[in-house]
Amino acid sequence: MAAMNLESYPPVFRQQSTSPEVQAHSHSDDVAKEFIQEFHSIPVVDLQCLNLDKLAEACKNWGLFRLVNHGIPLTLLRQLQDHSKKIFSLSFESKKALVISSPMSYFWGTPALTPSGDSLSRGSQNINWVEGFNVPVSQLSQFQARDPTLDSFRILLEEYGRHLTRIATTIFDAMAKTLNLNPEQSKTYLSESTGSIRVYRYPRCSSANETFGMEAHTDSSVLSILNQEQVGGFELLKDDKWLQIEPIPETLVLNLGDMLQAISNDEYKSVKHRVKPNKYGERYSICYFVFPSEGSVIQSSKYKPFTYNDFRAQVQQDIRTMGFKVGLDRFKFKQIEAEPAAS
Ligand SMILES: O=C(O)CCC(=O)C(=O)O
Ligand SMILES: [Fe+2]
Repeated sequence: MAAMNLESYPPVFRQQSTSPEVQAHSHSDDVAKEFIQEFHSIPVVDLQCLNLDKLAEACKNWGLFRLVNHGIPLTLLRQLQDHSKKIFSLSFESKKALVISSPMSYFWGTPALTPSGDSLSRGSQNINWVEGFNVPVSQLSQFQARDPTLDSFRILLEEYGRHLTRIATTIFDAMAKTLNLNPEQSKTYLSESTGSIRVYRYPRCSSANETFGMEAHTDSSVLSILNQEQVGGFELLKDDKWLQIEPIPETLVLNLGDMLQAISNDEYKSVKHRVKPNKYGERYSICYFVFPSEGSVIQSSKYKPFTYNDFRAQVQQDIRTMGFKVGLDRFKFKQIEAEPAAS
């Protein structure tokens, strides 16, 4: 396993990443064993021959599926992964400096960000064992990075963003059919210009069993598309059990977010998931999120009409004041208790 570059870790992660116990056991085979033991098969959706029944079933029962034949060139996937490793291996200070005057932001310790991409402070909550770059896709073409490494990363992300936009639109259109959504209305439910990419590194962690790379949550998006590198750690809550989702090279994992659950009137599920850090090695992943267009009002009989901006503002307020996201329950019509029958 490659020597660790502690300078590259945000200071909060430095001690737990180098305990002697971890160093003594470092072996890449151990990384692989951890997820193979608990491998579970999840639904597979083929983008080249989309089967609507299969798609609907995966959305209802799982809220997540593996996507194959997605049409993203393998060279692009590999280059992106190599590049993100290169960028994360820069010193902590250089990473902070790198994104100044760019639309990207660099964050660590929490995935909760303000609309401008800064970490949202959440009082004394546990830190999440993750660092990342947040990248608003539509702004990539308007800026040119002075740093050549960042600029080639920008070009790769722009190309990747185009593929993800295509994939998200194709899948969402198919989902809209399975839900019989009004075509005019559903056009506003997924807006290409809202797409953002997050590139993550989960530092190695000696107390991986007691720490989260990312705590259990649902995504606020319509759809999220995950590209995980070979170290596993992504887990999904299914029937009250946490299942590990094995990273399979060249495939993507798509999960549904809160907006889609509301749009579908709870027919489709925004699935709860989390990330475990690894004791033996760093984990890398790249996630894409897409949202409804600004001002699009989500109409559904189970929820009060709301926009994504209303939702985001409420989530941010809850995280600031209570330390966690309440999510869709904030917008649900309350069940009216039946009056006891008069005797
Ligand atoms: O990195 C991952 O595997 C998942 C990240 C995630 O769940 C998120 O960013 O919402
Ligand atoms: Fe997530």
